[in-house]
Amino acid sequence: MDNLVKICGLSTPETLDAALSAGADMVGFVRIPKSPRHVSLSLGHKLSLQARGRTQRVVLLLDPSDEELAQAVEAINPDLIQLHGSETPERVAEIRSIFKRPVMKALGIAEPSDLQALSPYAGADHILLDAKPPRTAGALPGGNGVSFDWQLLNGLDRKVSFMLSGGLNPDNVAEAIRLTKPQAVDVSSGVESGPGLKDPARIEAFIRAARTAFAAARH
Ligand SMILES: O=C(O)c1ccccc1NCC(=O)[C@H](O)[C@H](O)COP(=O)(O)O
Repeated sequence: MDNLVKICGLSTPETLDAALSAGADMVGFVRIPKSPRHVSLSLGHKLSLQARGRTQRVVLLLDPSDEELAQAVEAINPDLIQLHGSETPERVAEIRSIFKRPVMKALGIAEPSDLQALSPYAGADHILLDAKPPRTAGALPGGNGVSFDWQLLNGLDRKVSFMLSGGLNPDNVAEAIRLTKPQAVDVSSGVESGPGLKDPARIEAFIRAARTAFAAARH
């Protein structure tokens, strides 16, 4: 995973097309019924076919059962499974072994001690560092458009590869990349005009800004 850009929570053919045309390396399909970005199995199937061969398709679930995973994997045929709940390292290993797909585990970061959660998940294929959700009733564990303090990552072993997420947008992604030097970045609400409504112009601007910043970080 190097210098990758993931656009998460795509749920229409038009906005998926915008992400593909702008060169997204990964696209995320959310299978969380409470999310404004949730896709049904049939819509997920259709979007996955549209993206096949053009990008990596990620399916995102929250503490899924084997049955939920089996349905999602059959319909969407993802290149990667993203787990955004409180899945244990053992459960991550089990899901990798049953479904034979790489797994990305999301971890919420709010304080220095949260970084200690990384090493138990060394068996995951990728780690996504996201902000913890706001403490408001009904807040979902992701897609909230809130950032964590990027300076917290100063304490991270630089050999650790991670995808940075949480509150990124076209205006701040360059600074985020400069400060945290992630291997990849992920965005959802920062490229929306309203909850779940992806904005093609913002998708394009985000990818352009991230690419420029990754190129600058290599020098
Ligand atoms: O996107 C959602 O609706 C969502 C709901 C529940 C759990 C996770 C969810 N999204 C996970 C992602 O990978 C988001 O891209 C990530 O949390 C960043 O979101 P944002 O801060 O809105 O860019």
